[in-house]
Amino acid sequence: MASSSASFAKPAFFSSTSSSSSSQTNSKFSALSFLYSTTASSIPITSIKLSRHSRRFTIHVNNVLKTFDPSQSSVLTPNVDPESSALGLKPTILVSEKLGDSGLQVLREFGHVECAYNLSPEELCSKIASFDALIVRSGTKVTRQVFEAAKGKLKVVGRAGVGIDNVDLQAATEFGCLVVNAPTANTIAAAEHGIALLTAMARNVAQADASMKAGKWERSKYVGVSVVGKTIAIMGFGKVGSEVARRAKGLGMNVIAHDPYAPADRARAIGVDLVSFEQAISTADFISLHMPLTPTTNKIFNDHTFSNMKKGVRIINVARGGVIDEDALVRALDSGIVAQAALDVFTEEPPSPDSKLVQHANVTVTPHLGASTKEAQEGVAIEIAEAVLGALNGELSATAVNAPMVAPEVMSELAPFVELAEKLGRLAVQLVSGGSGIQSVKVVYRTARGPDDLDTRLLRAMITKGIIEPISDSIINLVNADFTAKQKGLRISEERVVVSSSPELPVHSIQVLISNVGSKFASAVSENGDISIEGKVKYGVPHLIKVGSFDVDVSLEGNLILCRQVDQPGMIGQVGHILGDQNVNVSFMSVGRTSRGRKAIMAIGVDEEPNTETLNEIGSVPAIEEFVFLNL
Ligand SMILES: NC(=O)c1ccc[n+]([C@@H]2O[C@H](COP(=O)([O-])OP(=O)(O)OC[C@H]3O[C@@H](n4cnc5c(N)ncnc54)[C@H](O)[C@@H]3O)[C@@H](O)[C@H]2O)c1
Ligand SMILES: O=C(O)[C@H](O)COP(=O)(O)O
Repeated sequence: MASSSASFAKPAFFSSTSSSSSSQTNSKFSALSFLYSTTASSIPITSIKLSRHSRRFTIHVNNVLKTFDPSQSSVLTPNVDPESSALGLKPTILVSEKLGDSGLQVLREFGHVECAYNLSPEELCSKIASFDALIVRSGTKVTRQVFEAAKGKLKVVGRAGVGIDNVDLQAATEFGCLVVNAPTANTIAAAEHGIALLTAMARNVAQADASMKAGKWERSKYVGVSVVGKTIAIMGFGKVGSEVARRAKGLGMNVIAHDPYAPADRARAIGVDLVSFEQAISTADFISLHMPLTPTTNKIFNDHTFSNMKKGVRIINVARGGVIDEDALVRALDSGIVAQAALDVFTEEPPSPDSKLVQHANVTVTPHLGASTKEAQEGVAIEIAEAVLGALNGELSATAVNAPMVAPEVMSELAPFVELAEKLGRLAVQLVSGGSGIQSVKVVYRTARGPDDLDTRLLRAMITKGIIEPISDSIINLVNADFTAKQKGLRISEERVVVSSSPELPVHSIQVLISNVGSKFASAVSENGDISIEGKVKYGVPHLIKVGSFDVDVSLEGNLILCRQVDQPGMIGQVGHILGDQNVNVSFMSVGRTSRGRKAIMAIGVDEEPNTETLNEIGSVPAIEEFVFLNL
């Protein structure tokens, strides 16, 4: 039950949390038991409405809203006593964009809420120092200036939605402000909007509507295309993509998907084939985009990729505008490669009113409405209200997106190992070949310390961060690493192997193994079929010490080229020469081999990223059998 304490001090990021293992049915049962135990004694119940939002339930009893979290086995209320409001001890919450009523109701029960929409940046800065929490959607820019103006008062920023690109996370972290989001409640709305755009585009609904309203009756002009039996490629098979896939199946479409990191079994379960990027774009009649905007996906749809598409393809984008080169899309529409496009998102929002893309006759547009259904906005509002109140009350938040504060003494000891862990994760994921889907990762810590003397949560979180961040727009930290890994179907198991080394060091070495995947670099695969790399900290710097079965010794800085070659003299010189010719500075080199004259691995650290021609030149050295370029 609700505690009577009035404190809502700085979030205690390291407080323990219980995990939700109950099934949905058990949770509903618990929710009802909770309801019974808290209300049956005195209040006659005239109406009950139970609904599930993510892992929590909301229960309207006699039209009064209560929330219940099965993992907490108690009512989800922050540590705020309503009576203390008279003393001004309730948290103050600023809501700067329209939020669903249910969420506002939850917030108002436990805090002083002020809704102030359409604030200018200056107005937001002048108000913010009076608030413990700020809740925004995508329209409010929460900049460094906002955190500075908050003068340490602001404890939590809640993003009522998925994307947190409008919040300066670095500044939030520096100012000790937690940022939480609501990643699940608008998934269905976005998927439904994708399907709405697909069918509206195929049947020219928007164009025909505009024509009729202009007094015309143009039946032959707006003959559409049917979707049944057509192939749709889902690019990004995550939460939204998989829901679009399900719905497209229901429309009788043949569904294929491309997602280098999605588990194949999740796709198979709904009858979807995971295919390569090239296969997806070259065979589809419709292409629906659901990948995050990352450095890899930025403008991934460009002149080159459009030229490889089937002529007359139709494109839907409810993800992020930046994944498309918009000028290239206009060219592809003009040339007829792309017959039509339906877009909810744009590189710049709002786009300029005279944008050629927006004005194009074959383009259907909506103003970023993917999440805008009443249901999604209510769900998002409750999800964010709970997350913000929980954070104000010091709960460990499952949807936190920025780094928590780490105790300085823990951090100073673990710092080099934290960097090693992230780099090993980052390196391991780059060795996976596309299309395989990572499901199972094992981390082996070799240490002289006893099991109670090493907390691996931070290291595990950093390995998870290294694996997931390059392939998604998720921001991973100690708080959300396990949650995000689980959500992405990634199992991370850990093993400690006690070795005789200095107990002064928390860890002797860390090995990362990825099972059941193909590798871009076959030599990274160990005898038992796993991609395997191992690293240690030497002189305070993370080093790679093993790749597959080959010993190497290179510091993990800058970029790395791994080559497998026939062990013979002159190899270092040849490759060094090619790089030198292109002004690429080699920072280190190391060769590891199985036995003399047989196979060897050469690891080359380079400060600059070599261009494709240089890499191809390295690849064409006759003794080099395979090579891979890795960003650390
Ligand atoms: N229009 C809207 O209002 C609206 C609403 C919700 C979400 N979104 C956007 O939709 C996108 C998807 O959201 P989600 O909740 O499904 O996220 P998600 O993280 O669940 O799914 C994203 C998927 O993309 C995959 N991916 C990463 N890199 C890829 C690549 N290079 N090629 C193909 N796939 C790749 C990831 O493996 C992941 O499975 C995000 O960009 C999100 O911001 C928009
Ligand atoms: O990131 C999101 O959740 C969507 O793009 C929706 O954003 P919105 O809150 O501005 O509707």
